[in-house]
Amino acid sequence: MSAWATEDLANALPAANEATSTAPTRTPQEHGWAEKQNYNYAVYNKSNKEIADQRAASKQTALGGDTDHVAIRESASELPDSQLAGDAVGGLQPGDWSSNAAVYEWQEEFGDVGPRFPELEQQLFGSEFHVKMGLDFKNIAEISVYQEGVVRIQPVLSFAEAGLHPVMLDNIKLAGYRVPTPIQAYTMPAVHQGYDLVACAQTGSGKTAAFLIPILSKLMGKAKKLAAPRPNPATFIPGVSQAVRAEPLLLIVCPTRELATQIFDETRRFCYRTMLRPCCIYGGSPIPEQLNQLAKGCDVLIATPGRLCDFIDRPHILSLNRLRYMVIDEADEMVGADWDQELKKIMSGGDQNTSQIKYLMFSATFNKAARDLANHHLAMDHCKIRVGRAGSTHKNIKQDIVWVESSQKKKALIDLLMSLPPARTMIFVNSKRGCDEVDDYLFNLNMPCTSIHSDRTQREREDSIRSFRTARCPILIATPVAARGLDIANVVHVINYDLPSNSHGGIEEYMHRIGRTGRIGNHGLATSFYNERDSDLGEMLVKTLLETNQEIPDFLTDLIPEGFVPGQGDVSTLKFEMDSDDEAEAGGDTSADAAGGGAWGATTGATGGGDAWGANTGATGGDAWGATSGGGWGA
Ligand SMILES: Nc1ncnc2c1ncn2[C@@H]1O[C@H](COP(=O)(O)OP(=O)(O)OP(=O)(O)O)[C@@H](O)[C@H]1O
Repeated sequence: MSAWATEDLANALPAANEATSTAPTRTPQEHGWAEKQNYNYAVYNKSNKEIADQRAASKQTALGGDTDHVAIRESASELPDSQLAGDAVGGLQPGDWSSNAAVYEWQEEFGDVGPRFPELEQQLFGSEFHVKMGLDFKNIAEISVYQEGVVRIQPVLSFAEAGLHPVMLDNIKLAGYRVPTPIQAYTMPAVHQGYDLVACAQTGSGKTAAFLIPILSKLMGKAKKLAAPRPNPATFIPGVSQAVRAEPLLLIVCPTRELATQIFDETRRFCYRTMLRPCCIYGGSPIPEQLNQLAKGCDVLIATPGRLCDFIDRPHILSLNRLRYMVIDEADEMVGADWDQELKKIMSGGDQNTSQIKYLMFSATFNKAARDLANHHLAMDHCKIRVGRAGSTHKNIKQDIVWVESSQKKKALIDLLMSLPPARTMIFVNSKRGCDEVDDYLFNLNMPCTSIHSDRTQREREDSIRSFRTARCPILIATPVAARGLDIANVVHVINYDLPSNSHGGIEEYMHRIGRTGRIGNHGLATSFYNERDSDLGEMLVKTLLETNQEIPDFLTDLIPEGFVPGQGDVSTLKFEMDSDDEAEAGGDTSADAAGGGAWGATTGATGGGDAWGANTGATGGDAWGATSGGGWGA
């Protein structure tokens, strides 16, 4: 695929309606799109048992090699009928379960810090598929940070001054992070000082590392004392060796399987060269595979709620009695998706005493239910940190709204894809049927597409994400199952083939979807097909566009708030309604809402506490590395 800039893409965008009128005259491959990939029956039509048997056989072969320190991976590429070279990500091949990805396996004799293993290091950090910081990191770093509640945190300006464990500093360097993002600048000291935390920041602004870095760093200094005993990974044979009960120190709960495996990947990186052993459990993949991983010991557990509760009910397999930290990621989705009972059970630590647990909640949007959950479960003095308005987006995503009648959507889609330079593109639809239909349509036109929705088998789900990540299939059609959290390099175009209606996520869902592009300082384009069926979203959509000075198409100008002049109006006067209930409840200064544009619980420093963090730091890409770590780790 050709290299191109987002500006090229934006300039190439057809004007409204024009997209429906041009028929493709060339094949996708003549236009520069990759060849389409056929469904892989060799992998998907096998039962789990068949694959497990073949893996057992291939493992016998693998055991002959040097597998001392790195977990033995069970790769479909070793299966005799697999012809799938070239689609590996982080050592995993199509057909592999993400929960079996290699982790650093600690040996007692390592002392305090484990040695480096170049092959594993390459898998964890060297992948070309990781998102790299883009040139316009400044647009993220300059967003004002607000603190609410009784505690005020002094942000750090660099990783070096955050009091991190030296191994964590090394791992941050290996990951290529030079300066903390605003949310990280606040969460690092907050965790270091032992506070519970609610954090809200834009999509793609590094929230995962904002909890992983400080928590894992703290645990690194204490792991020997706190962690449960575990077997020697080099000699462990599942089903034969003595299994241990998993007793994690950190539990991370998130709403989707894809997000869980992605957080697992990030955790594997930051646990490198330490005794902290991460594991990942999620629905849809075979329980025995995950049990085998837990049986080797688990200090950091990443989980989706259903599978987690299933395991909590088996206390000989999993116990939360050692738990020190619990993170609820995508907190507002967790409270909104019928997981009330599960969340209650999880947040109360199974049957354990929760007094030793620090709770952290993260999301890019925070609804009232999530805030209520925080107020109920978190310590009274928990920190509330918010980067910009809760639910806002940033300038690095160019948002285009195009009028397309429902009957013309398919044609508009192919015209759009054929009118722009080929680029990794996510297409969101609202239903599973719609997802299959659009996938079939594009596939039959020889587009290199894949798709994901909740009725697909877990193996299909993992492989479609993997082939999108590697750009074997640079077009991914998805239902909202993939709207949140997915962090895939070079996704430069998000298309809302259907817009989310207000009764199905509304503007918050829109914001999460478009946030799959324009991550961590990179630019991206979000094109949305709009017609009269989407009018319930129109008003909020227009305010969202105005907030980052996007162009308002003619058919939406009526919805511009009275008196507001696009490009000139004060965006802080735009009234976003979604959080207003909290202001009334807090009994506070609702003028803060006007100033903060729908801030959550707007009583405190929402105006006065605003802190333009990025303005005075190395946020513009300056190298903020320092020589010392500040020495506060492991205390
Ligand atoms: N300080 C940093 N410097 C460079 N890259 C970073 C930094 N922090 C995080 N990243 C990278 O930025 C990308 C986006 O981070 P992450 O997925 O945590 O975003 P997020 O805020 O959780 O987004 P979302 O709300 O969509 O889930 C990741 O690839 C991550 O590795």
